[in-house]
Amino acid sequence: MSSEASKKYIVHPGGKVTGKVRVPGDKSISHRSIMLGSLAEGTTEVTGFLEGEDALATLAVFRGMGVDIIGPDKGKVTIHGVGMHGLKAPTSSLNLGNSGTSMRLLSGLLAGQGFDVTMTGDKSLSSRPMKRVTDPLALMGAKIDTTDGKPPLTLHKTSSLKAIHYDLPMASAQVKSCLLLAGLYAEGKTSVTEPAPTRDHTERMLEGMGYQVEKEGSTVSLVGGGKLTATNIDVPADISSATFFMVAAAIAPGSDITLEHVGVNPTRIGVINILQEMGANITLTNEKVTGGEPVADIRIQYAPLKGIRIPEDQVPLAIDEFPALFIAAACAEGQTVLTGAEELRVKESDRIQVMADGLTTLGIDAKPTEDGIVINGGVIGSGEVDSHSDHRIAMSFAIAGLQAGGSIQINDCANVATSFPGFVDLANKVGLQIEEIDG
Ligand SMILES: O=C(O)C1=C[C@@H](OP(=O)(O)O)[C@@H](O)[C@H](O)C1
Ligand SMILES: C=C(OP(=O)(O)O)C(=O)O
Repeated sequence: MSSEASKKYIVHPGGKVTGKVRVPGDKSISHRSIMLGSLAEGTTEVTGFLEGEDALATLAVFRGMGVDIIGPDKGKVTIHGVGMHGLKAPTSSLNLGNSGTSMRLLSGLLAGQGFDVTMTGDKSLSSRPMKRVTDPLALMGAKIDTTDGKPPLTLHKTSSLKAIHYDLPMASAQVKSCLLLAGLYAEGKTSVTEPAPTRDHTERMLEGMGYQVEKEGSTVSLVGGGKLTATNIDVPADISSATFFMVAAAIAPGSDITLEHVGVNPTRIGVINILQEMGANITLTNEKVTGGEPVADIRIQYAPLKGIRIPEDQVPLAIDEFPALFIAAACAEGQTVLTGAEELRVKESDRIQVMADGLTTLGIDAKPTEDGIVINGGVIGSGEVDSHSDHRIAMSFAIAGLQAGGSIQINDCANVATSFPGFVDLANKVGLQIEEIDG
């Protein structure tokens, strides 16, 4: 599913960002809307769905398991739920492209189905760790084959799953969600304790569909055997995509941009907290709750940034935003230190190493550490960097162009379409100067 065609960006230096825009829908919530909408009884209408390759991969596999899904059409998707036990065995393996969220959440959701299924992914996904889900699922009685804990994963039909309590070894919403989804099919109460809060969209959506989810301190639990009732889901704009324009405005003098209807769930707003601590001028207006998720318009006006030591409690709350935050750090006065972020090494690329390499190429003093990075603010130069097929790296270096001394060429950008279709057009509309080249 992931883009095989190669693309390059040439980013021309200078400019500022202004205007009012809505970025595409939240990726995490879009995935979950298809998964839970498919298992619900009744029809779920989704609006604001992300028409990016990752969420479309999830949609395609549920279609392949017999769910009647109409759309997407301008963000509208209609899912005719088949109920908890209505999925059909797919006729071929499920290709999840570049999407870690799809593979990890589906491992749990599919572990309790009455059929065998194989899940595959692209080169990047095929190198990502899956033992973090297969180990606890095995404790629940699932039978899963992997090669050295990496995809492809083959799930074998099991007669039943048993509920467990699991202490998550790492702060991961994907592993937490995987176990809760398996727990829907387990006998008894499945509970998960997390070392630090992570995004809670699964819990919120389950509750929105009438499933009882208990939360006590850092433990979340549910009892298997219940049912989900279809509901309408308004997917907010993705704060992870909004981040590129927030950082753009934070580094480019004269900028003033408003990002509309962005999800500001407290488990996702690390980027706002970190940028504010660096001195960014951010205001939230039109705050409301829609479909159980808080949303707001985020306005960001340029103000000079200073380097900070990033509080470790913000790391899981901003986990996908670090490549862009490293650009903010490169443009800030003084030193920024990130620790406790070793999870960044197992995303679509090793985001610590790849960002450090690119920043160094552009003349910034950036030193990777085992669990983070130390960046000294400086002057961004021109040069050629590689995104290693990682959408967030490609978009981060694109916004760096605003403060660069010359053009930046970014290689291997096709995967931007996994999370942010239309990025280049939207970026150019608000003031960036990005040329997209095939090949
Ligand atoms: O649950 C989710 O939707 C996600 C959880 C995070 O992954 P981890 O759980 O691996 O931290 C995040 O990086 C990913 O983009 C989406
Ligand atoms: C890590 C990400 O996604 P996934 O794990 O779903 O591939 C991301 O979008 O930054």
